[in-house]
Amino acid sequence: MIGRLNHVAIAVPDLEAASAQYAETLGAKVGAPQDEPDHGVTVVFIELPNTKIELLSPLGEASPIKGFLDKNPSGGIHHICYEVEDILAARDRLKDQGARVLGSGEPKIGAHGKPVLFLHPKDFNGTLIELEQV
Ligand SMILES: CC[C@@H](C(=O)O)C(=O)SCCNC(=O)CCNC(=O)[C@H](O)C(C)(C)COP(=O)(O)OP(=O)(O)OC[C@H]1O[C@@H](n2cnc3c(N)ncnc32)[C@H](O)[C@@H]1OP(=O)(O)O
Ligand SMILES: [Co+2]
Repeated sequence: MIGRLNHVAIAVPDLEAASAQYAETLGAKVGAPQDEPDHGVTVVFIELPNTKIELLSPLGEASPIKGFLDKNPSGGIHHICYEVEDILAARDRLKDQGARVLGSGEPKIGAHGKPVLFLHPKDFNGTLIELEQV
């Protein structure tokens, strides 16, 4: 059911510093910051030849990454995003198998303008999973 790895997200305490490090120290192609108010984050995408890195910084008081950064003040890998062809079919299959779909359970539009859903990290070996319909 899952397809390609779309991105690996890293929560960072200082988005500007992390972006500069990827651009200057690691020599990567780094995009501009994008505010995503519906998701409570500001994101910067880094294009790699085979996937993307998504740097995440909290936006607003109710940001879903606030607790993670409180526990990991230097930042850390926050989630991985797999592509699926049919997000509603994927959601229903996962729910039937007992996985917890986060939030309302309905897909939201993600940073690439495509529907996304999140699965509880405790159901997937301590890894928060994002599904993106492509
Ligand atoms: C820009 C849009 C989009 C895109 O298109 O790419 C994005 O990527 S948006 C990214 C941000 N959005 C989300 O993360 C939405 C889904 N997340 C959530 O609903 C919550 O963050 C959460 C996963 C339910 C965690 O909520 P929180 O309140 O921070 O923590 P809890 O106390 O409920 O956590 C329970 C348990 O899980 C552990 N945990 C929390 N976050 C992670 C994580 N990222 N990876 C692994 N484990 C995680 C947490 O430590 C708790 O464990 P215990 O301490 O053992 O109980
Ligand atoms: Co993401």
